[in-house]
Amino acid sequence: MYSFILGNESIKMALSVSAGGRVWRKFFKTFNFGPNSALKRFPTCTANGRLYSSSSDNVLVSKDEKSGIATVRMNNPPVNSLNSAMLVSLRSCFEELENDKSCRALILTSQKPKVFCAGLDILEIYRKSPDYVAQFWEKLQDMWLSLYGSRLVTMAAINGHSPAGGCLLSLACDYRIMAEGKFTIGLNETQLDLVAPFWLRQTMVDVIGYRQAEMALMIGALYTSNKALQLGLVDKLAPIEDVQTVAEEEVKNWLKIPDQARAITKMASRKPLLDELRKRKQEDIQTFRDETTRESVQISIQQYLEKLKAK
Ligand SMILES: CCCCCCCCCC/C=C\CC(=O)SCCNC(=O)CCNC(=O)[C@H](O)C(C)(C)COP(=O)(O)OP(=O)(O)OC[C@H]1O[C@@H](n2cnc3c(N)ncnc32)[C@H](O)[C@@H]1OP(=O)(O)O
Repeated sequence: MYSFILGNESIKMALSVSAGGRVWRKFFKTFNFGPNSALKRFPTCTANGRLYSSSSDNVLVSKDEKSGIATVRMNNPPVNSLNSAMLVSLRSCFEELENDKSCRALILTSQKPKVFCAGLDILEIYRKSPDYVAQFWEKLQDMWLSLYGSRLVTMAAINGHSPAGGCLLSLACDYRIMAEGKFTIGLNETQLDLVAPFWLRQTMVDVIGYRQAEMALMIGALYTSNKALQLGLVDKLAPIEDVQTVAEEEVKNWLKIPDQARAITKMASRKPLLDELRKRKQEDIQTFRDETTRESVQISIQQYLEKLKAK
């Protein structure tokens, strides 16, 4: 019964041979997975199960064939900022792993220790045309939908700083292991005069609870690893050199749980937010485009960039 969840067809196959098929059929009918749902896509992987076609090297992927654990390393020096190319590569990598029937888990980490991800590339929203920022935002939405809605066990191995978009990536995963020490994580958008969108705010609420999330979001707090652990923003700490190993051990524990039951449970809890973003995608893009291109916001971004450069 517990075969891999690969797409609608294999689910149907699993259902038809299963004694408990009626229960699952009812479940899928009830939840009506949408067109972008990971659970609905049909796999397109090659015979050997590998299909990592990224044309650039900004995202490095390796997979252990025996365990089915893939490691995705962000490789966009100096700070893994999320520019358009990076967002496209991440999304295509997540989708390819999703459709690789031999893949069961992904660990997201940075190729360059000390910085997991510096968030959105601020230059992508500075003095750009409204159309450009709209397209940029859609790329972020699509990347997030593919990671947050993944059937895989997703683990963030946060081996360095993880502000803003770095925190967004971490929050989209199922579990977070962060490097001990002086590194920080959080949604500091308000410090840039930006407002985190509803879907990102909601993941913060879901992970650390309403009061703490409300406060953290309002003040744009960046927390040290210790404080993040205390708040539940990350689940475990490890010395920076051990973050990857600890993540692999943790994934192996998760993989003891049957894939189908785990993935369906995950999807049941994430579906409302996934659906909400799918429904409000255009509205969310328009808000982002209108807000970020406002002159007062552009001036704040400019000041923030100057502060960063002067550091
Ligand atoms: C409803 C209304 C909606 C309105 C709009 C909604 C918008 C919501 C957006 C929600 C999602 C995410 C938002 C973001 O992600 S914004 C980005 C925020 N990021 C940050 O604030 C992090 C800034 N960076 C740092 O703090 C540090 O760089 C670091 C990550 C701690 C690493 O420190 P370091 O000492 O190792 O490196 P540093 O010398 O600072 O940086 C090296 C060079 O890289 C440049 N740089 C750093 N971060 C960014 C970035 N995010 N974008 C572009 N460039 C960046 C930095 O300026 C240095 O450049 P240079 O070498 O001096 O030229």
